[in-house]
Amino acid sequence: MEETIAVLGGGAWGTALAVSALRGGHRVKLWARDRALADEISQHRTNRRYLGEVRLPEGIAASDSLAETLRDASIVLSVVPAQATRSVLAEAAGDMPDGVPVVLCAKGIEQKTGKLVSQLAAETLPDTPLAALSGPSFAADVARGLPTAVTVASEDGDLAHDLAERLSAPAFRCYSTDDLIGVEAGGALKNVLAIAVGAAAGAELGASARAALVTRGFVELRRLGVALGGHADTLMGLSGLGDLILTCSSEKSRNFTYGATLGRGQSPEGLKLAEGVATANIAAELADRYDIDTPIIDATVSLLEGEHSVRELVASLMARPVKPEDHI
Ligand SMILES: NC(=O)C1=CN([C@@H]2O[C@H](COP(=O)(O)OP(=O)(O)OC[C@H]3O[C@@H](n4cnc5c(N)ncnc54)[C@H](OP(=O)(O)O)[C@@H]3O)[C@@H](O)[C@H]2O)C=CC1
Ligand SMILES: O=C(CO)COP(=O)(O)O
Repeated sequence: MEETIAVLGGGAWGTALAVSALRGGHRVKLWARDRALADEISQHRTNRRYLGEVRLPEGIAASDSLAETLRDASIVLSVVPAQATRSVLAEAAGDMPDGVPVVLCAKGIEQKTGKLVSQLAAETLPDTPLAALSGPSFAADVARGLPTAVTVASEDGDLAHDLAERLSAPAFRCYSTDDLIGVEAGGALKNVLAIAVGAAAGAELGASARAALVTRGFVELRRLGVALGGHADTLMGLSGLGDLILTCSSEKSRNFTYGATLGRGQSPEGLKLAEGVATANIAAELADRYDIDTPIIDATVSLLEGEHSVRELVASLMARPVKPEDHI
């Protein structure tokens, strides 16, 4: 059934999701705060700043007006960075159509509150049905129509399933779950670990070290994800293990690239958005609050704060007391 999907955010992921929704047979409107970018997407069918030379299909109605974008929408996708989501949803609240679900697509934890994106959205839009979309999915792959699978989560499992059906497209397969927290925790925490693994790659510590960091990092992701209220099984899925594998193994990941840059001893200035940078510190704080051991996340914070080099941090991880191999 054709419907109108409103995408808030004209970056790489917002544009890619808009393209996927078009391919799914829907009308698509997109909001970008920068009018020049909205015009480029609508009129020139490119988004050079965020998606390079990818040619966009005809039909994305982009605008810098939230009211215009939200009018007649039957699904809203929120696709601005996690730290900007509260202010964008607050600005959009007055124009949000009644009862229309908002699908949160950012991967992060709000720095100043420690809230997952759905938790801050529930404060801003208390009467709106909320869901999250997450999983291993590079915007450039989705925009090019390469096959991708993600998970749509909502505490209302029927809504999650319904949205998964409506957002699926020929090359974009959506699964569904009612474990909203698990899906969001997986998406947010894998970014921090991708920085750690990228740093090891940049410092040329070898493939064995990378595999160890991914595996032991995944234990931390599951520990913290469960403490936040997610299910351990969810974190074995697309928005957990799946996304960790993707972002820890590819230079296409901005978080991996950010870590690799630090690992080479270079300045990250001017790099693209890496959500793990904003999430690392608050993730470590939450682990502390729940009394959870997260040495790799803590080391990533220390690296980001410039306290120690990758080699020093890895040496101190290696020097920890020998213990049984726990899996969560
Ligand atoms: N790129 C990817 O492959 C994927 C990204 N994601 C997640 O999606 C989210 C968005 O990422 P992505 O689109 O890639 O990021 P980009 O950096 O490509 O784009 C961010 C977009 O958000 C806008 N924006 C930033 N801050 C604000 C603000 N305060 N108010 C309004 N608009 C703002 C930017 O506008 P402006 O240009 O005006 O600054 C830009 O349009 C992130 O949480 C990311 O982790 C999830 C899956 C895949
Ligand atoms: O979330 C992503 C892939 O699933 C995108 O990863 P980066 O933000 O690290 O590029």
